[in-house]
Amino acid sequence: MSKPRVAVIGAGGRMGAEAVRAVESAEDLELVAALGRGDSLDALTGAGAEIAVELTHPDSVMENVEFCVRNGIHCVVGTTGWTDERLATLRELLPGSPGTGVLIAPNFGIGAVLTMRFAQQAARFFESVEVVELHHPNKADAPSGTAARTAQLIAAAREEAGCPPQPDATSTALEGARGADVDGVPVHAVRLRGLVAHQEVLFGGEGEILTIRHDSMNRGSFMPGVLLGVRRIAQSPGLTFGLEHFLDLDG
Ligand SMILES: NC(=O)C1=CN([C@@H]2O[C@H](COP(=O)(O)OP(=O)(O)OC[C@H]3O[C@@H](n4cnc5c(N)ncnc54)[C@H](OP(=O)(O)O)[C@@H]3O)[C@@H](O)[C@H]2O)C=CC1
Ligand SMILES: O=C(O)C1=N[C@H](C(=O)O)C[C@H](O)C1
Repeated sequence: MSKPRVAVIGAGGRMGAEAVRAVESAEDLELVAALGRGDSLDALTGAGAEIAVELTHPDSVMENVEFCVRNGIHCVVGTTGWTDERLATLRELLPGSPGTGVLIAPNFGIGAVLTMRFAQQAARFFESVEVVELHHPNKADAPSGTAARTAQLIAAAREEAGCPPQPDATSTALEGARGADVDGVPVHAVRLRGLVAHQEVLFGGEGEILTIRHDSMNRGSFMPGVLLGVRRIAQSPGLTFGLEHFLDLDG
């Protein structure tokens, strides 16, 4: 049986280079193209790619994913920058290419996916919650896609449970001191040499604190998730947002 033909877009980057190695090492997959900055997307169709792994930059991702969808190439996307408007554009595009699947994974790390799930579960039990994400200083965006998604999931869980807004009596502050407001959840971004990708979710109640922390120590930590996405995407037409949909978290 022929192996799925996989391409990596952003192959010259930190994640892209790791993904190239991971796909090359996977016996059940074939790497047919590795595109860097300046390479034409036509190389994907030229190489007969069936699945593209997209790991570039928030400014590039939309064009790349649109090209793939229009050409019936399944997409496994790790790049951040997915606003509601961009997701709406993609949702409009996908029916024109029935059978094509797009996975957008804010984080491919299994532990990071579990962090989001545990934070969702804890959200309604605590009065206060803040998210702190910590990354290497070469990261293009802030807050991280993972932190934004975590905060959105927490906020939705709190709203569903009827939780009131969390207490915060701050009446004066330097701009930025209370972080970014994501659906009512403060999100703080640290950029520090030596870090890779880390996140803490802090929950506070009367007399107790619950901290959920995840650390990606290297980019290899994301590769089992990338390969899972690659292996599953052809059987998942349409848009899948979050790797949790390919994991049996309730099993
Ligand atoms: N979902 C997840 O689990 C993870 C997601 N990420 C996300 O993945 C993205 C990439 O991260 P990272 O690898 O650290 O970033 P890097 O800057 O190391 O790599 C991005 C690469 O993409 C290249 N690039 C940019 N635009 C294009 C394009 N149109 N075509 C081909 N190549 C292009 C860049 O080239 P140049 O250098 O010339 O700009 C660079 O080589 C980020 O959005 C990051 O947040 C990162 C880690 C995990
Ligand atoms: O840029 C990174 O490094 C990472 N980006 C993703 C994000 O923004 O959430 C995933 C992970 O945090 C690493």
